[in-house]
Amino acid sequence: MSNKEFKRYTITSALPYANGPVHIGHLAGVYVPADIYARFLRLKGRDVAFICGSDEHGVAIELRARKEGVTPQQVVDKYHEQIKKSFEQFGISFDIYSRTSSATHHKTASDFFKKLNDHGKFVEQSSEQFYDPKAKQFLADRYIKGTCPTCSFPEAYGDQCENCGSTLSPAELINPKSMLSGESPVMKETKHWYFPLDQYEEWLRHWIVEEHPEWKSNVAGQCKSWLDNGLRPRPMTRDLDWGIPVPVEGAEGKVLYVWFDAPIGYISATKDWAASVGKNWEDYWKSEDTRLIHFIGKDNIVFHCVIFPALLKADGDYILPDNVPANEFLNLESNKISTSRNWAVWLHEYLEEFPDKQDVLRYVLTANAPETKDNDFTWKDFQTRNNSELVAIFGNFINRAVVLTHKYFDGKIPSRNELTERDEEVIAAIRTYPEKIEKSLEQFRFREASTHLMDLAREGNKYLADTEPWKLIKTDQSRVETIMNIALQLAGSLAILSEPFLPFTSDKLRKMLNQTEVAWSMAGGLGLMADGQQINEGVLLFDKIEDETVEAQVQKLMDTKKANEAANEVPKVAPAKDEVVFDDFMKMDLRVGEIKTAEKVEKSNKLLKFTVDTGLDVRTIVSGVAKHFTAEEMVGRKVVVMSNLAPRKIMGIESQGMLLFAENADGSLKAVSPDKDAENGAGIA
Ligand SMILES: Nc1ncnc2c1ncn2[C@@H]1O[C@H](COP(=O)(O)OP(=O)(O)OP(=O)(O)O)[C@@H](O)[C@H]1O
Ligand SMILES: [Zn+2]
Repeated sequence: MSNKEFKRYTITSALPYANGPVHIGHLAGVYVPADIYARFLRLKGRDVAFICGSDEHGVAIELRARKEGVTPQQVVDKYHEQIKKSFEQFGISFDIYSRTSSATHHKTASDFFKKLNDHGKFVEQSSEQFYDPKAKQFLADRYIKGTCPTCSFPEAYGDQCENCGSTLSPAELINPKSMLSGESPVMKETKHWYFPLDQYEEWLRHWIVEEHPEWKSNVAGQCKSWLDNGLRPRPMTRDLDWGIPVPVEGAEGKVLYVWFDAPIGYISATKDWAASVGKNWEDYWKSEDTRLIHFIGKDNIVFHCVIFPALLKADGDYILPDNVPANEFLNLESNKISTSRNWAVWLHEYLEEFPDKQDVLRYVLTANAPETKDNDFTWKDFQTRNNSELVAIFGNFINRAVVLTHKYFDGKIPSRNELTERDEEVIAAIRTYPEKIEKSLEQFRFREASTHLMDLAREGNKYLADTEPWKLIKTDQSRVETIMNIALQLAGSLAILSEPFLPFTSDKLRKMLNQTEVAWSMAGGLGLMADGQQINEGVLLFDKIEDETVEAQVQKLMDTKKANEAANEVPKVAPAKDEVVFDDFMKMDLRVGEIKTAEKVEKSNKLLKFTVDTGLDVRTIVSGVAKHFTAEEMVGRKVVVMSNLAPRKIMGIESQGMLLFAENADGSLKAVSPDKDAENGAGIA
């Protein structure tokens, strides 16, 4: 950990991609831990800029717009509003939630690019890429579909096959098709601006490995593997319509690569925020005494630990991230969370279906955060953590402390009298918690921190259970005064220390306790609740979640699964043949025939020899169907005959035409049988 004392903090959390709503994976991976950290710093009295916004460029948004028949701007407007609102309702305390389609951002990203270009930090390079001649457009990977070379899935994308998971490049696809026009794309030369990451490799290695040994091991591990594989120049421009135009001559029709512009979005958002509160944005990005921290999920590590820092370094005026506490991934009921497959718990739905329960989800996602490895969210665990931790421990302790104070002392905080050993013990214990929690938070161990918080509530519960004030109230009022005073001091500490984790609960609790001033430094002591101070009536902080409630959520997921399975059933049929013209079809002489005799062809276990009445004549036809039909069952059947197929010899027998059969996906053959009434020789057309 950096031992340096920082003057201010710039905390960023990954910009959510504005082509879908926020789900619990995003929250657990990024936004809940980032919010806990930002709230904690504010309670410590630190100067914090907590920055986020919607990422609104890129191919996926353009594709979604095309699919829905709307403009990209309409797509991002819809999701930006939805995401912003649900974050607010969930208590994510961003100082600003901006967006990359803003004017400030366009200018900031554009200027950033221009400066690097002016200083010769890019390499211009031409290469051949797929181009749709009909749509007159170069095709990004996602704009090309074709057959997967690995598994033959006909709908593989230019960068990936979603059926077998192979990573692909467009050139590997069999029979590639443009998703814009359906045409086969052609190769065409195009020029792009490459950032020579290879030139930063040694610097990055030193910066990450030597200067930041404190980074989380999952983050350091991924960085090391990128570096060990060798860095290559990466194009920072794309041939697309939707995005920030590349601000240099000769780049008409090109936009900035979305991963070039998105992290710059943190800077643009800071500018807008600073302007709105009368601060100088540069303090938060260009001052060595500012600590920059990026909260992200694991798939964003390379962009935040390798590419963006190298770009900042190339610019030369910016500070670099001091830490990037990336999380691994959260899964849902043992399956990967997926926006396209609707396998998620959506934040906006949760907020509607579980009103006033933001803290329950915040707590569960923290207690079970995917900090060091992927983790699973289950509704069962959600219920258990609520019922046996939030309700039975935290809520129960607060409820007892508040209710008993009202019952015995009309809600006035009693004084502390002579202390017993048990009292001294609990007082000493309370004192240790702020530091314990702080230590965990400073190491980005949010799970551990939330365990400490719950342990503090446990201490309170245990203290009341051990001292049993309800048994003493008749005989030893003075002793009960002391016990309740200590219990309320503990409650006061909980109100402060829970704020980063459970902000709604902390707020209710502080109102109950009439706590006006809150600062991290006040927690843990005995001076929080003054003698004689009046507290308010208790309100329920948490309530039990019933089986029916979680069963309904599980059912909802099961319904999704069923719907997906139905939608994903790939029709098991032979691929379509090339188109033919009507005249080709008319050349075929298809007619009704009847099988007169049938026998196995000697020395062949595949062939049957038929004599067939075609209406024109009675002729011999040999078919490879012996594995599917017996000779006996074929005799007397009406069949479809291709009668003008050129004769050919099969095992020495001349076959004069062909019988038609239906072939199933598993290769089994079924008869194609004209109606009994169809006469031999009747033409089929
Ligand atoms: N299941 C998950 N667990 C943890 N973090 C996640 C998860 N899904 C996404 N994230 C993180 O959330 C942040 C925002 O995600 P982003 O909007 O880019 O969506 P995404 O990765 O495309 O997710 P999805 O495909 O589910 O929409 C990123 O930092 C990403 O790493
Ligand atoms: Zn495949």
